[in-house]
Amino acid sequence: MGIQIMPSLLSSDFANLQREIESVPSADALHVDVMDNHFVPNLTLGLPVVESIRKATDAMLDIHLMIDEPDRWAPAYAEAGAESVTFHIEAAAAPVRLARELRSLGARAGMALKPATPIEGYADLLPELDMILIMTVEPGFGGQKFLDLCLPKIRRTRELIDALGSPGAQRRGDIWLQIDGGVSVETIERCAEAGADCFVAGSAVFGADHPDEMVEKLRQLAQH
Ligand SMILES: O=C(CO)[C@@H](O)[C@H](O)COP(=O)(O)O
Ligand SMILES: [Fe+2]
Repeated sequence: MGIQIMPSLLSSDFANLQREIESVPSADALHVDVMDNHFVPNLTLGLPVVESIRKATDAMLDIHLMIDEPDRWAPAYAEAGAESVTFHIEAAAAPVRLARELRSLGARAGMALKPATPIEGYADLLPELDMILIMTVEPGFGGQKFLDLCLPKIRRTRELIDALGSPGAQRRGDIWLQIDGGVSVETIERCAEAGADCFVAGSAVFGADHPDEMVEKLRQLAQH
């Protein structure tokens, strides 16, 4: 899989989700931020809305769970038909068991890290996962400023993923490296240069005059 651009519906008009979804036909997936006002200080939407979004589109759904107790709640999003479900490692009690459960339900399993969470302690988990999400803002809100301090972690994670593909390694496979927070025409190139291949963009896309053109523009910048 090459470069992927995933608009975050958090910055869209929740009263017109169908229209907003249809405004970004070039998106590789729709990123849906689920927040519970415990793991992060904000409350967004949950399973019933995701079930409705599933009925409204055939696009890939990329669910970003910013919630406590993902072990308990995450599988239902896979059962609802989301192709990718990402939990935060800071909140997961048994991440390997959870990742295996998500995969057994047919979803890709993603693990997210807040800006202050290092990747090093979790390198052994990579073969169990389909995506690593490096947050480049503190999770909770759209429209925040990109944190450059996360770039070294993106580079280290790219090295760890690439090492899995080397001869004799545990796994050859397609583990996506996703960046979320403050992705824009100003920041996407340095994320791509650091090794990210999957980019969430909320305010940059839905704040643009022409959201789908912005998706294409971000993709072009990341491909260079
Ligand atoms: O998970 C989150 C925020 O916690 C994101 O997915 C935001 O929706 C990204 O918004 P922008 O930073 O791109 O405006
Ligand atoms: Fe997100």
